[in-house]
Amino acid sequence: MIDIRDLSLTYQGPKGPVEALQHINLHIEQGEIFGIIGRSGAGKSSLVRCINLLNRPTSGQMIVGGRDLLKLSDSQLREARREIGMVFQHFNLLSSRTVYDNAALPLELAGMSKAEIQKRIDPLLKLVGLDHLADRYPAQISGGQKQRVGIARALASNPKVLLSDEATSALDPETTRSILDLLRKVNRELGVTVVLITHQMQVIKQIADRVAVIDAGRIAELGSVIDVFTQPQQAITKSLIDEIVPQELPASVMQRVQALSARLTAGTSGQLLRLSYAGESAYEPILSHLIRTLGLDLSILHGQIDEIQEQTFGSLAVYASGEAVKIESAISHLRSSGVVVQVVPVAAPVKG
Ligand SMILES: Nc1ncnc2c1ncn2[C@@H]1O[C@H](COP(=O)(O)OP(=O)(O)OP(=O)(O)O)[C@@H](O)[C@H]1O
Repeated sequence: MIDIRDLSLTYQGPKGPVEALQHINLHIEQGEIFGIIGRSGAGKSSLVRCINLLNRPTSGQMIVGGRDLLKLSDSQLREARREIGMVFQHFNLLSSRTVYDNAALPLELAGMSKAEIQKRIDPLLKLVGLDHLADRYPAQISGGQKQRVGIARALASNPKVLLSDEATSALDPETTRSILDLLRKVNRELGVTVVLITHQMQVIKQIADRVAVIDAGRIAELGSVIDVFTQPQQAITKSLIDEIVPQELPASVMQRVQALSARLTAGTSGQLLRLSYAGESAYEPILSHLIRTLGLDLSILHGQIDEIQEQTFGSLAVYASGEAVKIESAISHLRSSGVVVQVVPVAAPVKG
């Protein structure tokens, strides 16, 4: 659906050129919800605004629905943009127009008749849950409702792609959830490809199928949301998911590990393991199998079980003690069962 090829964007800033995007390559499939995450200034807005050429890349290609947007004439580009809706962080509604008239604006501008507009907007307001507020003005509705108007307006011209530029950043967590649920409904019921940018992993976790992490104008990491959560590769990704899956274990856990390793008897060793898994495999039978068959002691020290898009996702810190060779077998068994295992180095206990 969207092919971004070797795309770069340099702004001419007051203090000289700013290389906001450098050699971006991304392929976004039709019908997926694709998240782009990064810290402030990473280049998220610059990138998403290249997808409808609100920003014109300095070099590279932006292919949407098979057409290279940079090669289109002005009138062809206007037509192509009708297939790409956009929602904004601050909604961008016209205060002098009602909910209905705001949603209808793109169709009015396209010269559609009133009857045709109504045929399109009535069901759209229903879809976004605002049919009962059609005559209200923006000042008379909540932030979440304003964003619903923004979504209805973005969908008015029946686009194939919906771009969301921090659509939930100005909203509280509860409203954020309901707007993200609405975006998912739009994706599933209308088959619209959604590209969303955000600085919050929570947003990615709730609705994205795949995610690209952008850092200093480059794609730092790319993968399915489950893979990125269970096996983050880059420091920037680890720091972004830290709020959901703490990357460092708390000091109290490390103290317990010290205490457990001080109690090891001769001929046994101990390893601190961080385990993460997603999907079908569940820890309980795997861990009890290890205890039974290998005779290991496993102490669960820290952990959480959560859900990413209806898939179970868990993260555990476990201290395994027993014969070194058996611990190695346990690690192999866990890995072959689909569990991601990270061996955490532990400082030797201070003898005293
Ligand atoms: N019009 C502009 N002129 C010059 N530099 C710009 C312009 N717009 C953005 N930049 C710079 O380009 C870089 C990327 O900015 P961009 O707005 O894309 O980042 P972002 O990830 O969306 O950040 P935020 O989350 O804070 O909006 C930043 O260094 C920014 O200062």
